[in-house]
Amino acid sequence: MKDFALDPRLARYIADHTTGPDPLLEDLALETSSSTGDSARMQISPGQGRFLTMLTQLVDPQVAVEVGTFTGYSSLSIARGLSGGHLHCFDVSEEWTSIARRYWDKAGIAHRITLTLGPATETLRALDGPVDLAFIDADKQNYPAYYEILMDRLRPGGLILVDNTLWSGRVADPAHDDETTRTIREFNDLVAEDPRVTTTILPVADGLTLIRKS
Ligand SMILES: C[S@@+](CC[C@H](N)C(=O)[O-])C[C@H]1O[C@@H](n2cnc3c(N)ncnc32)[C@H](O)[C@@H]1O
Repeated sequence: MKDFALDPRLARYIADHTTGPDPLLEDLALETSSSTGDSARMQISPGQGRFLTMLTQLVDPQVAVEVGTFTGYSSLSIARGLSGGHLHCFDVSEEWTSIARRYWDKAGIAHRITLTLGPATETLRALDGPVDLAFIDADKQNYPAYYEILMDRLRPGGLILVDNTLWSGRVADPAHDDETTRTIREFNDLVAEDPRVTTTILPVADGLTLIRKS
């Protein structure tokens, strides 16, 4: 997903001054593009990957969670920032996550990751807390459910990150009133009004919300 909020020249400049992806992540992006077609657009950007790795290093989680693994770019980025913790990944697709599993093996970090397949509104409930860091990047209509399940398990001071919360800018454009845009607006309102958290939306890629539980 490209940075919709930036003019292309500035986006290029930022990319040129951001530590780039390593060869394994580059290979994963290429394989995702060749084997998943249009769905490859769902993959996070290299800049977001770098951000996730650095943030994971800063938080130093014992328990990290990802909802929406696809072919593994974000999980690899998070897992690479772990010093000793574990990443629990949730997705519905055996086919797409089989690619992720191969790359976790190649990176030598498969032992740090547990993947659970099935609708995450059900599978997430079996997760034990406390969770230190979570990344939500799956079906938008279930964002509120994922948020509430994770909030119940998040430790005070823990972080939830949520992708695609600006929806290419449509959330702030009254000309758009489709179901997904409304769902994301409602989710953004829910978080902004939640007294349990402090939050900010970064205009990175398609919008990345950072939520800290007080
Ligand atoms: C936007 S992609 C995730 C991209 C990924 N974070 C990356 O960086 O490559 C969304 C993923 O959510 C998964 N998904 C969709 N509905 C789901 C559900 N109900 N429960 C769990 N995962 C779901 C899809 O299979 C897909 O892999």
